[in-house]
Amino acid sequence: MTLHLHDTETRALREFTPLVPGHASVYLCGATVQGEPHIGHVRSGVAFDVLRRWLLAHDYDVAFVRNVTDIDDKILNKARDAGRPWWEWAATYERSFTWAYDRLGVLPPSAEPRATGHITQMVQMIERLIERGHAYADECGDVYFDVQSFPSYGALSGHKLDDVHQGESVAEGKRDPRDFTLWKGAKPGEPSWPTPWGPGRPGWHLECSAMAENYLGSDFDIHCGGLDLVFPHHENERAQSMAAGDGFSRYWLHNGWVTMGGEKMSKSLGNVLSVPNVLKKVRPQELRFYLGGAHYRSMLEYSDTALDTAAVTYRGIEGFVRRAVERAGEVPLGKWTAGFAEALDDDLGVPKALAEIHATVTLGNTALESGDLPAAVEYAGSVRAMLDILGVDPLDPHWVSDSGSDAAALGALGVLVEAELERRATAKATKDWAAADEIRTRLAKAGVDVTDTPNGPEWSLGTSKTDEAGL
Ligand SMILES: Nc1ncnc2c1ncn2[C@@H]1O[C@H](COP(=O)(O)OP(=O)(O)OP(=O)(O)O)[C@@H](O)[C@H]1O
Ligand SMILES: [Zn+2]
Repeated sequence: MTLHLHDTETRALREFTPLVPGHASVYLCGATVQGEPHIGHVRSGVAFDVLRRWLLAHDYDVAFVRNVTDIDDKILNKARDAGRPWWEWAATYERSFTWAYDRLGVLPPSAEPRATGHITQMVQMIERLIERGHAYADECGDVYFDVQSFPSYGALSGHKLDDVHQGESVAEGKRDPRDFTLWKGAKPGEPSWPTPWGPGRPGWHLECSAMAENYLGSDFDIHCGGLDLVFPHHENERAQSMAAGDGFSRYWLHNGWVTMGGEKMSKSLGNVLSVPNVLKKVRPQELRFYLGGAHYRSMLEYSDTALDTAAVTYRGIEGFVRRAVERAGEVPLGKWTAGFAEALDDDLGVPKALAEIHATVTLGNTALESGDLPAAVEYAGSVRAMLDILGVDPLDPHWVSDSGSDAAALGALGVLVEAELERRATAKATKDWAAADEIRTRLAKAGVDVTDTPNGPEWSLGTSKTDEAGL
């Protein structure tokens, strides 16, 4: 089977054929950096990271763009309430998102453009839209998109024009209430940029159209985002870009939500679990395994029990890989099974792919028990390869500090410190006080504190600073 993806626009599974053979271009709507990321936000990052890894596995050269919305009403309001500059607010939470993506092993995007860095492209796109008769400015410097001028408006979301509600605050200058805002005329105290229609700031939808075109060109392969973005955000992105003359995205992919109490996990509803808080409970690879374990299009109702179960399941798989490494010395990255490839080619069917992983672990454990080490290594290598596509290969260096290797390093350090302490004991026994002191001083300089107790010397890693260590 070749790769097939479910396309929201045609509501069908379509074979993926890239615009340029060997290349795949992907745009993912990134975060509005207004606060700490919750696990719903990172589900979107994780789901489409699996898409990216699978495209790479198909040998595509992947251009993956995920934007940062760093200017928005929510950012301005929250910064104002906190008495902080809006740009500092945005930068702070952009770092929080970067930290969360990184902790979860989401590959860094090929480009991560900020909306505020692409005002020129946005202004140029509005100029094209006005020229072509799809947009108009009012007296206050607001610019709107004329939805009636674009016949296929609604094709992505299935909305009928009569039922369209943009969910925008009431705007005086709209010719039709169904029109949406491309550009907002400046308000006192708000940031603004100069344009031919007066100073102002961009509307959210326009940002993504301009950034996608700038990095991926007028036509690109896949546009991704959460289900909540289908309307109005993606419908409006599509309308703007196509009305401006672009082909825009050829496939539309949308991830289901993380829900809590049956509702989308959302800051405005308050039913959120922040990534840092959840990472106090489970390791990042376990959180990723949980978030990435459901099919990307299904809803994922959060429960502590489900998270714990996912973590225990992951530890079981990881345990098999580690046992194989202990017995064989090493387990090279192998090849996924045919069933795994078939599952992922079928619209990234992770649940079926997980069944393949579990079956392979069972075979591997049997091989280990029966002493068939070559077979066990082969199975473990295959499990590694499959987990790698899901971004959770336990032997990936990314997880090293979370996978017990810190403990391994500490163990190795212990052996060396004990050897030094034995040398010190011998020096003391022969009354070579200078040598004994020199050993203790050297350990202290390296951050190892030595305390003499009635049971002999004990050591711990560094509370003392070099100049406080009695040197
Ligand atoms: N609960 C969720 N489950 C899955 N994806 C989500 C969830 N919440 C947001 N996303 C996705 O995360 C990405 C970044 O979202 P964005 O910053 O626009 O968040 P948002 O929807 O405004 O969140 P909130 O409602 O909490 O403010 C988008 O692709 C969005 O669809
Ligand atoms: Zn977008």
